[in-house]
Amino acid sequence: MSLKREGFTGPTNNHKRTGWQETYSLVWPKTPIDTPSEEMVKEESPRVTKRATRSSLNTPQSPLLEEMRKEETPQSSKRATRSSALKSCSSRTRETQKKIDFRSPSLLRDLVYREEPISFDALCSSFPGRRVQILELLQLLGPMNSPLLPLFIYGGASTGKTSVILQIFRHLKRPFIYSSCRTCYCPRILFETVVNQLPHRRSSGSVKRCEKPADFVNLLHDGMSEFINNLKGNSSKLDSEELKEQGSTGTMIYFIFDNMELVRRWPKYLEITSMLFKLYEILKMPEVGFIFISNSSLDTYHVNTGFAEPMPVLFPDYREEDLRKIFLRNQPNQKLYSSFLDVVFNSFYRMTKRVDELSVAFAPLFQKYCELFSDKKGSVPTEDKKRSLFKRFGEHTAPALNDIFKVPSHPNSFKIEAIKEKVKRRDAEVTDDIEFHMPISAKYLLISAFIASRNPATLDAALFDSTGGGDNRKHKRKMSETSKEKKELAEQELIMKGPGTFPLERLLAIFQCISSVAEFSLENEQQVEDEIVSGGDTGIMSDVLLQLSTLCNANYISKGGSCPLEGSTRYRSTISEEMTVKVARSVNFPLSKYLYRR
Ligand SMILES: Nc1ncnc2c1ncn2[C@@H]1O[C@H](COP(=O)(O)OP(=O)(O)OP(=O)(O)O)[C@@H](O)[C@H]1O
Repeated sequence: MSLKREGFTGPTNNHKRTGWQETYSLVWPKTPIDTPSEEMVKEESPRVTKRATRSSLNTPQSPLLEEMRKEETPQSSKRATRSSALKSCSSRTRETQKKIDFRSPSLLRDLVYREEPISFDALCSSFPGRRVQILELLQLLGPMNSPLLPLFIYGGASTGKTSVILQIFRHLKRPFIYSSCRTCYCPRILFETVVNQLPHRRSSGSVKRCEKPADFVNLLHDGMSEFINNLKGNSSKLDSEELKEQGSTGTMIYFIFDNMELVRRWPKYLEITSMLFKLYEILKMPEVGFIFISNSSLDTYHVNTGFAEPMPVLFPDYREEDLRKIFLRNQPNQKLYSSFLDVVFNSFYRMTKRVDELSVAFAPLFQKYCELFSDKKGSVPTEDKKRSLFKRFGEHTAPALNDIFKVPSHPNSFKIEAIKEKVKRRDAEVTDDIEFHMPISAKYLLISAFIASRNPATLDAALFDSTGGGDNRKHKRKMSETSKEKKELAEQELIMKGPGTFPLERLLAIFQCISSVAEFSLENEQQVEDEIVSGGDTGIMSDVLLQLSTLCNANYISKGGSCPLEGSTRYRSTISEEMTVKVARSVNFPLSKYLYRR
């Protein structure tokens, strides 16, 4: 299956996960850690003195939160009424609390980096060129249990922002909740990903729905205050082993929001970014720290909201010597790799300073370079030889340099608008050029899942009649009557909500409808012939469940919790409309006819 974009195979990409829930749910590390950073941060820099004191922040109730509560949707106020009813039912509350073990170590340890902690020296040597930023961040994070003013880590793409902050948390062994706006691609998914990682929610196992910023703030506030209160109440009851564990992690929880620049592509993004940047002031909980990571600087966010702006920490582009160190770092034959860099580095450095792009370009080139020396084991070229190699190697470097231009792994946000324009112009050719190496049944499953996630279930009967449906003329007439503005608002709301969930039965029903039409229309086409030749079943209904499980494993369809009423597992499409349109085009399926547009 080649639907996914080529992933980066560079130096240390193991912290990144694919899938819509990009989380770092981690297990308790076993070995103690070196803590030079704790000593280092004792001497506070002037910036760190800006850190707020616990007492100054610990006001009983934030007026902002009150304001947000007023803005709450009817849905969430219903929820609140329900929850207050629950509270009054004290025996039930006690029962729930009994089920959840609020004692800190067991809950907090799930939020600590999964792998063994690393020492300060190991941390710095893993990231050549980032020692200054590591020290600055350690200073700002401060000793254990220090309140933290929100941080805003920014810098160009692939400058190590994510990797460095995550490894710092690994080093400090502190609990954190990570979410990336790349994989959490709409507000609802972002909110739910964060809320459902809260300690008490993880332990209770229930999944919370959260669509509006106000709901998010309320759930975050309620979840964290419940957790913190229980933490304080229970710390006296901890045995010595648990106290020791609590002592090594502290009681702060940090929330990391990565790829913030992508939020600016969302509808009503100003509401979301200003809410996120204000969270610290809204919650007024010194036990909670916020860290935002972005490709673009604070100026691009219109943060002029009257609140203290987050503290910026710049990750500048790498200098030539930094990049050389980064690429030399894990090479078994340092001399040979260094001579390789002498031959190719300058040509590439002029084009890009991005570690991911360079690393993709260097890997195959170095293989070719090694082949030149395969017969002379251990030999390294002399200066004269390097010059002739530079010429000879040109035939390999030129196409690699072109590739850097062709496939940007992910565009810098500053260039997004320009790229969008380009994409619009080339749209028609590009989409037709893309090949999806995927069985037809998997393509139809992807399309069915997208339709099921996008359309209300009540519309299925109208859309899918015995001929496969797709006749939405009636619907179109209705659309023309509604005003353009109303329609836009409704569509924005739909995007804000993100894709909906559906049961397996509905997916299969849609799949059967659209594939039956396809089987008929594709009967004589090459694609079907190909499947016969390759020994595959001609009916595209074959091995559908197997395909579904493959798509779930690849995270194109996510498998959620079961519905409390139906008891069956629910699914959700995680691919974008753009991608679904491409898949649909590759099988000539008229997707737009089946999509509900208000
Ligand atoms: N100083 C460094 N040493 C080693 N590897 C590095 C360094 N800087 C970046 N990398 C590698 O480059 C890749 C991209 O890094 P990372 O995702 O942390 O960058 P980023 O700044 O968060 O990028 P983006 O803004 O695109 O999300 C990772 O594999 C990371 O290990």
